[in-house]
Amino acid sequence: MRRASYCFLRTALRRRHFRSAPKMDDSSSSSSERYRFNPTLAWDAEVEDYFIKAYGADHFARISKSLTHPSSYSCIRVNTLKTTSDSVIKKLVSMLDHKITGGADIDAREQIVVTDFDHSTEEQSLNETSTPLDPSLDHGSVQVSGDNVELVCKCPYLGLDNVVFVQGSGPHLLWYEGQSGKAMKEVIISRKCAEAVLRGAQIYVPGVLACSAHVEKGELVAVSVGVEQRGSDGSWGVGITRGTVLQGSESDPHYCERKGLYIGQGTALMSRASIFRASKGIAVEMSHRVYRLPSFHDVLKGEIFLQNLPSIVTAHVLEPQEGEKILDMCAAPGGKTTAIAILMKDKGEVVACDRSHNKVMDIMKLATEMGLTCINAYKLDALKSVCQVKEILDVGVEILDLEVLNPVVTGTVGSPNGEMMNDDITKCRNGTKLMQTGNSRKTDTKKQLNQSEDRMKAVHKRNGPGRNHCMGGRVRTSKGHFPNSFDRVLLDAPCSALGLRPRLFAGEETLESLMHHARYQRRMFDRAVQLVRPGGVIVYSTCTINPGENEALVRYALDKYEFLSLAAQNPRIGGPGLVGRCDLFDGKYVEEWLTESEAKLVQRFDPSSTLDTIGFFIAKFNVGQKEI
Ligand SMILES: C[S@@+](CC[C@H](N)C(=O)[O-])C[C@H]1O[C@@H](n2cnc3c(N)ncnc32)[C@H](O)[C@@H]1O
Repeated sequence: MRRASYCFLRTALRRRHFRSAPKMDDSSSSSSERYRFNPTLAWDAEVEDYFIKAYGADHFARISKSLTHPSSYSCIRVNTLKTTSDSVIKKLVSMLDHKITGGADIDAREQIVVTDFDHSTEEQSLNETSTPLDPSLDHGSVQVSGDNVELVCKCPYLGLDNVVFVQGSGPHLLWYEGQSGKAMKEVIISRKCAEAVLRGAQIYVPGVLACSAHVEKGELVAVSVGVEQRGSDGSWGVGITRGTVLQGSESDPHYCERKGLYIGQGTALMSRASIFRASKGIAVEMSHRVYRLPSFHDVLKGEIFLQNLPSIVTAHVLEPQEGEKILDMCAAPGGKTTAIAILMKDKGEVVACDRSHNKVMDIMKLATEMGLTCINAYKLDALKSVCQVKEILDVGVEILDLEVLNPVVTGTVGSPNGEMMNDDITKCRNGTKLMQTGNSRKTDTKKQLNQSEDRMKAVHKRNGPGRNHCMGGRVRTSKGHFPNSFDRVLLDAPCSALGLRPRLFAGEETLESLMHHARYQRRMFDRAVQLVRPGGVIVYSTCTINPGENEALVRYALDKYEFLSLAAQNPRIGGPGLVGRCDLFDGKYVEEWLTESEAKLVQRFDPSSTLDTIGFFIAKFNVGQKEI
């Protein structure tokens, strides 16, 4: 890693360990131990053994610990078609400054600095990256410095000048004494709610599990987490009935289990009674957090997108070119889709698919917000994404020229490039001759789509929007794509997500469920191989630390398809992949990973490394001539 970036992260780490406000006496009384945030991640025993074999006990312990807290910085991708990183930095600094003077969110004693990287004495001692620091980068000028600073700066890695880092802080040690030395009233929140709060969210009504008696609106409460515990029958459960009254004493249910699971304090925006009566709304507004990350909700909409660094890297590794046709097979909510479209300068086509209707709506919403027009989003199951040309031919349809299927209609239900839509397929099955020439095809299709839209409108008027249309919009449903029809394919696969941070419980995944994810991903990868053209590129990525979904998928791909080869990645910031193999199920199953040379070509983001990112994996494949 280059010196400058190393210094940024080193500074971040130093802050992580030593900044604390307000401070607590470290001569740890039992009460200070109780009120710390020091969680231990629970794993299924077999999964833990497997990961220990993969990483070694010490390394896995570090990974496991890192997963329990958020990264020390937020990563923002700039929409370079609308603005520049410099302009975003200026706006963010002025917003954060304003927040300070306005007294909101951030402690009044905190200050912000646009930092210059420290080019001084540090040796290039870390090996996660070989990316040279771009000497032309303008890192901004030092404006303010102080004991407590927030940092806003450009990402230091070459090729990622569309990325801005905003420094967070923590863990902070907090006083949990109430007025006149009495214990503060408390709320216990669900684990999922707590993970969101650690990322900067507020506490919404459904997330509250239990609350002290007589909490009134405006009262300060201590916030702790109800994390799943192993029951006597071996199953995991929280075991707190929603609405439980907390007495604040050791006789409270789960009192002991919450030791080290306090994530901060907040002001109740509702009384206890209202919290458990209401169905929505903010129950508690956090005022003091163990980790502080600035919230970017609704900030600079369309100009920026909050995204994990490895996800941004994935879009760059795909190297999309202007004018190309790219498939994003599992695209929602559209983070990588929009990153790809911007790298293509909105020229060409990004076909973004997801199997969930509402998630496809999210992609469309994001694309509109970012002003991107080259994205066509569809509801489509990746496992059914290869169009059965034979089936169409069987019913007597002449496919004369695939180009005829090129876009002819704009608007919400337009026919996309090479895309077989529901209406088209229905006509094929009925034996209608689909292919017509030029304008007549355009007019017919437009008419048919308008009629179909009118029919849908009439149905909705009669029956209401329906479960799948709760957001009031429509999405296009695709019946699949023709083989060899994409220049590049991204498979950002659904996975066990065991790299996501912060994570306070991991016991839900078993060896069987991990194997299930791996099988599902292989089937999807097979579709990706069919859809990409010879000479094209496939990028495969996951947000898990599980080698079975990462290196083992690459092994499967290379062994099954001789025409695939691993390609070098740019930018390269993560570390190498895992080499070798692993025995599972008492030696009944052997999972094969990579060779030394293959391992150097994939990119693995280790959450315990100084990069301080989520756990992530990227493999890039060049596609040679496919056998007929
Ligand atoms: C890791 S997320 C994708 C994140 C996305 N690429 C981004 O960067 O914003 C995986 C997505 O796969 C979708 N998914 C799961 N199974 C699928 C399937 N069989 N076909 C298509 N999408 C699927 C999920 O709905 C989810 O949105």
